[in-house]
Amino acid sequence: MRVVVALGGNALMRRGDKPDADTQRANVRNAIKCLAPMAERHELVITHGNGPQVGVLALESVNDANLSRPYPLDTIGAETQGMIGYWILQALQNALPGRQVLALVTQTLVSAVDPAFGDPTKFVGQVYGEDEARKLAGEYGWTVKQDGEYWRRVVPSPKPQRVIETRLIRRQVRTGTVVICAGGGGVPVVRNDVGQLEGVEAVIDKDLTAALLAETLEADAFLILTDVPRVMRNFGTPRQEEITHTTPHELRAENFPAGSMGPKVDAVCGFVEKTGDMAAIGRLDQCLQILEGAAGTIVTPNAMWPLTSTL
Ligand SMILES: Nc1ncnc2c1ncn2[C@@H]1O[C@H](COP(=O)(O)OP(=O)(O)O)[C@@H](O)[C@H]1O
Ligand SMILES: NC(=O)OP(=O)(O)O
Repeated sequence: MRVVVALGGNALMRRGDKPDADTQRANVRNAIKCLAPMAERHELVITHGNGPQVGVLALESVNDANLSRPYPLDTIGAETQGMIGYWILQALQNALPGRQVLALVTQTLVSAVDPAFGDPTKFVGQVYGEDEARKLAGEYGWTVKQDGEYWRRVVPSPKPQRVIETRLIRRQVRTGTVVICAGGGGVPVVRNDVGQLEGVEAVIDKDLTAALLAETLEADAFLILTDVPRVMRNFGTPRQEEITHTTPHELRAENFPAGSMGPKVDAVCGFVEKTGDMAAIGRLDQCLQILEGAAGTIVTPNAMWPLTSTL
């Protein structure tokens, strides 16, 4: 099988963790312990988030007195792909000696007139109290928004249209290479009026890019791996219940928060609607059971869909 997995930010940095490299590398090693058995059995493409890491690097840059202006977000996105891609690459090579693994810095095409540029929604960096967030917004020219009980910086998050390096990724996957790519949704780029690629100030949602990649690579399964065992109905209320097996039609009838489960649900529904294949959301340490339909929230085109056909 060909499987595309999107590794949640929680796999790299748990809530409350300091963003130290050592902490994140230890988390990556744990994540790879879960993913290595899947890489042994299947063609595997790994994407990952970068929201917290973009925040760390953006703060460093904005406070660097040597710079005439802080590094733009496309450049910071590329930095995070290099850094996190390297951590995953090394952990996988150590876990699977003899297996070819490749980490790529990739670009994702977006529309220059995407309305998201005028309405920032993507949370990046750490959480703050409201007063501190507003103070930093004034100081650095950030937009900040409420994220649950805290506040965070938000940046534009245009829709991914195409992973520029798709053909190269497909070629590598076919040879059995595990490919790490489209991290942080990919470096956001547009084509300028003479057809050249140019980076833009944005952070793309990695779950949406992962879904697009899964579709264009003709993956048999698309898994979003995070820290909850399943998508819940009535999340956080006494009536909360786990959704085990569902369809895009049923899932789209529910409401999910924009900053967390909403884009994941959109991504899996889009993949299943377009391809008729299986997608799922669940916990990283259950990834193999999820692929067998025995854990996670499994999304298929209809309720009669035979899960065993994916094995
Ligand atoms: N309906 C829901 N069912 C399950 N989790 C939900 C739901 N709504 C919101 N969440 C939250 O979404 C989080 C996962 O989203 P997010 O933190 O963005 O993941 P990641 O960083 O791993 O990609 C869970 O930890 C949970 O707190
Ligand atoms: N780019 C992105 O979606 O990152 P997170 O998953 O870490 O928010």
